[in-house]
Amino acid sequence: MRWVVGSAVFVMRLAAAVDRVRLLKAIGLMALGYLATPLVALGLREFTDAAVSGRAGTATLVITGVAVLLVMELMLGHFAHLSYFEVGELAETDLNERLIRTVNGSSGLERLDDSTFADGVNLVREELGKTRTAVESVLQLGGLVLQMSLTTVLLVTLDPRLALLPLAALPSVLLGQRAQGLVERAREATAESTRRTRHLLDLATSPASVKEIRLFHAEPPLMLEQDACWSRTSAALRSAHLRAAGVRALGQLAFALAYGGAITLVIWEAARGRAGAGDVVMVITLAVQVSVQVAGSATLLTALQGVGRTLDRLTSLQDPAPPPPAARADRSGRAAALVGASVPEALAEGIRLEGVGFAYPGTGRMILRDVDLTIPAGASMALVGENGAGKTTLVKLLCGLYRPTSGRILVDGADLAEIPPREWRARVAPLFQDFARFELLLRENVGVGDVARVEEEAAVTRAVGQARADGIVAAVPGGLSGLLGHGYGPGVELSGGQWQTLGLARCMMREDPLLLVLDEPAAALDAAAEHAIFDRYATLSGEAGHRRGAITLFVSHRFTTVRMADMIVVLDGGEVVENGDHRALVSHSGLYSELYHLQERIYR
Ligand SMILES: Nc1ncnc2c1ncn2[C@@H]1O[C@H](COP(=O)(O)OP(=O)(O)OP(=O)(O)O)[C@@H](O)[C@H]1O
Repeated sequence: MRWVVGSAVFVMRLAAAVDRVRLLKAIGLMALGYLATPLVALGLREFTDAAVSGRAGTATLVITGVAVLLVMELMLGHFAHLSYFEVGELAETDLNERLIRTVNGSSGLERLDDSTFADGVNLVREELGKTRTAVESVLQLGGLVLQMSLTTVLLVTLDPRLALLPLAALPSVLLGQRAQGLVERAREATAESTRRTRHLLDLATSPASVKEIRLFHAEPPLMLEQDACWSRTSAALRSAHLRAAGVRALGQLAFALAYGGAITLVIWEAARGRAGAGDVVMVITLAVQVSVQVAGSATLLTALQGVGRTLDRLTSLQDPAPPPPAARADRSGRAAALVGASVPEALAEGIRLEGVGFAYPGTGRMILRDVDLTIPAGASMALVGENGAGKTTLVKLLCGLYRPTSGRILVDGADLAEIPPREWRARVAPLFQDFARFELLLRENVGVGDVARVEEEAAVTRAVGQARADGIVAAVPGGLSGLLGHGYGPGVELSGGQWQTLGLARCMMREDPLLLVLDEPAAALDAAAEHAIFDRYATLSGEAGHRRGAITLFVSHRFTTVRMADMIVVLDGGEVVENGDHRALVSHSGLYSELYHLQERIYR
């Protein structure tokens, strides 16, 4: 019941906030429409009595009134629908926005790595569409309560014992809720395998993976695994639905017995002359209405219960409030009252990493260990290491996407953990190896690099020019207003390198970055294109470094690129094993020199 009351209150508040006038109109129309139904039963009693006693005029008048009531019931419900449907759509849009904020609103990426969070998001995303009808369900439930109250009053006027009839509906309602609980629990228990089933389906059907699946003939095992996964999920859900149906049937049986009892009672009273033919007709009509009302209420309660759970899940997914500064601990573990820091306009000292260690949430495996580094303001730093050494992880920490598990990162002496993440990230210009392909208008794809200026054509054109993406704009029909990708329309598909160039243009939207990141952006590029990208980035970073002491960080496996950096940091198994410039590292016979000579031999 907690879900139902909670969700009804929540939904009504939300509906009032999105469109109060339409909601009030819908409530008024629904109330009138719903009250008309029991009055039909009353009218039928009067009509029967008038007809039986030969009062033709009265009978005609009453049956005309009944017809008017029936028309009212239908028409008012229809007009109410027009009002609440729109309110429901607005409420759903509001909830979708909340989900988007929940997924993107946490300070770091930690929660996105958590499979429980991912399962929760999945369930909410699936269920959120149903909340569109939540406003309708609450109003209908209110209408049914009103209707049942009037029905009960009419039944009591005949025989007080008949007041028990609506009460007999309670077991059916309560057992209906229990049944829904069974289904919900099964859905939660199978959330992970449902997610896996969807993932396998996405893999088998998305253009990104379908090429390799075909070439490797991977469809049969994928389909087998998807089938097995789906069978496990559906077996658990089927069993839950069966048990739920049994529980619901028990409740309906209880009501059917009461229904039969009520009609028998009135017929019995009529046989003994204590009730008229009209009373029998009225009770039969009202009892039918009660059964419809009860079935309707049970369905609506079930729907609202589901909505309540979805809303509860959505709330529980929201980022818990960060601990108050006084409760945080410094690197030695001592509680310290840390005050918030702000991002400097320009870097004077640079960035320092002190004993930084990191494990991805929920894994317990240290990916970085005791990283101590000083990156002077205005410097460029290359990260080198074998696959899985922890380079991207270190980049993500420096971008403020994760917080170190131990140690700290200082930006001009201020702890990065104390700097509001949004402020720091606004000063980071990143181009990742898995850059995003925003299938939007070309202008939006680039402008998203500085959302506040996404509509500023001059800013976007300047960024496009700096990234030397003018050729792409010229080739896309509609230029900056052209649609990219096939995600939701007939857009233009770009090559990997072209998408990447637009990613670079996005970076160029940031006019005053303090940290420029190029994480293996060259993976999809030929050597000339890689050189061009680094060249363009070097111009930007050179300017930013000169003006604001900005630091450029790049990750690459190509030593022709790496050697351009002022300092090169070699990571091995999450630890810094070497640090220096190219000349120093080559002359020192360590891992860098080994990897460098190996690559030199291969490309000679
Ligand atoms: N989101 C994540 N959750 C858990 N573990 C992760 C996550 N991302 C990366 N890892 C693990 O962290 C380790 C280091 O990964 P990282 O991407 O930092 O390496 P890298 O040096 O950049 O490798 P590459 O050169 O292949 O890009 C890997 O063992 C990887 O499995």
